[in-house]
Amino acid sequence: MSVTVRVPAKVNVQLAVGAARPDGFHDLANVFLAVGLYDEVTVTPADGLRITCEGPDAAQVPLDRTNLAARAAIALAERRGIEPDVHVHIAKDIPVAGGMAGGSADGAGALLACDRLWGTGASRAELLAICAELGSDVPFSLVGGAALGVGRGERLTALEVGGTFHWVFAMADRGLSTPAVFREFDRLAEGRRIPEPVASAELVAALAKGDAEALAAAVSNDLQPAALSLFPELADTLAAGRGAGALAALVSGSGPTTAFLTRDAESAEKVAGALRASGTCRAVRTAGGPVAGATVV
Ligand SMILES: C[C@@](CO)(OP(=O)(O)O)[C@H](O)COP(=O)(O)OP(=O)(O)OC[C@H]1O[C@@H](n2ccc(N)nc2=O)[C@H](O)[C@@H]1O
Ligand SMILES: Nc1ncnc2c1ncn2[C@@H]1O[C@H](COP(=O)(O)OP(=O)(O)O)[C@@H](O)[C@H]1O
Repeated sequence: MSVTVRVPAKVNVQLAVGAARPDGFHDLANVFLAVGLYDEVTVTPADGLRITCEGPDAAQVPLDRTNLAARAAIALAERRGIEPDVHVHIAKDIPVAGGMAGGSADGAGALLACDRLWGTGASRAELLAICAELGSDVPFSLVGGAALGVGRGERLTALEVGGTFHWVFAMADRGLSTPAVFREFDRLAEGRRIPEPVASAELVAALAKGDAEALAAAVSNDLQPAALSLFPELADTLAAGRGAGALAALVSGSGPTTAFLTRDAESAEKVAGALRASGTCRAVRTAGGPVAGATVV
């Protein structure tokens, strides 16, 4: 018997970053949108805990107990006083270290899958609490849709979305470390007063209306200067997408994946073709959002 859970990637349509806190984290106003690029996590009873991974980026995924999927299985088993005797297989389509929360997706997916496999019957609230222990982005991977995350990004409020937004994602030929990008944010911010992060009312209204042009005018990412500072070539990818008619071009989260909002599916294909031809990225994908969070298939 096995259980498979499908979990989407995310793009941050707004990422407002506050000053570093005493615990090293930053308070955020983090507006997440789940998009239709998925990892699939399958759990099967086994003699001990084993992690395997397949997919184009599989070689970059740790297969030990640091894998977020392994940590999720261990966290749930510890709470129930059982052994995490499970084989977790990850079919990975979300880019690794790309700013699209692929590791978080696997954590949320493994947690939900183990809950079903072991019949632990965890409540939504308990699952969300375990997710928040695993990482700031993990609760959103569980719930999907669109949401505002405050605190580290783990305290979520669902947001209404009035339609599907069409995106193009350009994957870079190397990753960026999330802590390194936050450190670069701190370095660039030295000597400046950092305002409290707040969600943009215009952006929330644009999501609710399903208005792509209004959303394009409102998207923002405070980590983008830091990501560009560490990875200057991303400016060429952003320019290529803008030149091809994207309504908005931005770095996804801490990067280095770049995200392009387009008017419709046809325009997304055109922007994707231009990005592929530009030679400024490793791979290009189109995806719509919002989509549902972690789902048993
Ligand atoms: C930047 C964002 C935007 O959604 O995502 P990615 O671009 O990495 O996907 C997130 O805030 C990443 O969340 P996640 O990847 O879960 O980070 P965590 O494991 O909680 O933290 C990793 C490290 O990032 C930094 N960090 C993370 C969240 C936060 N609010 N402030 C921080 O300073 C800290 O240095 C922390 O040690
Ligand atoms: N299941 C997992 N999939 C991908 N990366 C993982 C996983 N578990 C742990 N990691 C580690 O987390 C790092 C960040 O990966 P990822 O979540 O893909 O990126 P991001 O935080 O930029 O969205 C990787 O470099 C890897 O070392």
